[in-house]
Amino acid sequence: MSMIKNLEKTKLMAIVPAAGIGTRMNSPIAKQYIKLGSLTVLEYTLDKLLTFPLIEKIIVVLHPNDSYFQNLSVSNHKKIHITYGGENRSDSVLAGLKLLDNHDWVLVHDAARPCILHSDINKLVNQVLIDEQNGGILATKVTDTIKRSSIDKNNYIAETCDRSLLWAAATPQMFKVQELRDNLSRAITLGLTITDEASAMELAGKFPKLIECRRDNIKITRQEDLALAAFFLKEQGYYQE
Ligand SMILES: Nc1ccn([C@@H]2O[C@H](COP(=O)(O)OP(=O)(O)OP(=O)(O)O)[C@@H](O)[C@H]2O)c(=O)n1
Ligand SMILES: C[C@](O)(CO)[C@H](O)COP(=O)(O)O
Repeated sequence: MSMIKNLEKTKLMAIVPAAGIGTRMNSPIAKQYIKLGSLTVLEYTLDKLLTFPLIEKIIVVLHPNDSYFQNLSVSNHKKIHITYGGENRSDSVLAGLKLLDNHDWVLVHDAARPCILHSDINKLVNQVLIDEQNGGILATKVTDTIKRSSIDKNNYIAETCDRSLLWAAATPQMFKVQELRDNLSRAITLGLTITDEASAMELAGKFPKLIECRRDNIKITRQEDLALAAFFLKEQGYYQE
C-alpha cells in the first residue's frame, strides 16, 4: 500500500549537491558539467528529479565559482533554486538545508548520480514514510568479496570482511529537514568526517533504513564511469544524442 498519502501534511523537497570539483575525474571541467550526448550529467540528474511528481522544490548547491549552471536552460525551471556549497559535500548539503522548512522531508541526491530511476525513488519514499522516525537511504548489497587493507598503506590484505551485512550507500537519502540539519550541523561542528547524510543521523543515535536500489544508480567518479553512465541512460531510454 502506498504510504505517499502521508505526504499530504508535509512537503517533499530535494537537495542536489553539485559543488564538487571532481578531482578523481581528472577533467578540465567539473564532472557534473561533462556532456553525455547532448546533455550534461547535471541535466540528466535534474530531469529525473523534476519529473518525479512529489518533489515540490529542488535546491541545487553550486560551487561558488560555478559559471556553467546559469547557461543551462534547466536553471530557469520554476522548481529550481540555487545556493552555494562549501569545502566538503556535507557543507554543501547543510547550505541547501538552510533554505528549507523544518517540517518538510528532503531527498538529498548527488548530481553525479544521473541514472537514478523513479521506481527506486518511489521505493525510498514509501519505505521511509512507513517508519517516519529514522529516515532511509538507497543502497546496494555488496556482491564482491571485500578485503580490508593493512594500515601501512602497502595494500596487503589484512582481512576478508563478512560481506553478508555490508551495503554500499547510494542516494537519494531521505530525512526530515530539521533533524538532518541539526545533526549534520553538530557533526560538522565536532569536526567529524561525514560522507553521507545517514552518517550524521547515525551519530545522533538514529537507525536509517537501507532500501535496496538498482546497481545502475552509479556515482560518476572516474573517467571510466562516464561510458557506463551513458550506457545505462541509453538502456533507460533517457539518453539524448
Ligand atoms: N564540496 C562538495 C563536494 C562534493 N559535492 C557534490 O557531492 C556529490 C558527490 O561527491 P563526489 O563524487 O566526491 O564529487 P567531487 O567532490 O566533485 O569528486 P572528487 O571527490 O573526486 O573531487 C557530487 O555531486 C559533488 O558535486 C558538493 O556538492 N560539494
Ligand atoms: C553520498 C555518497 O554518494 C554515498 O555513497 C558518497 O558518500 C559520496 O561520497 P563522495 O566521496 O563525496 O563521492
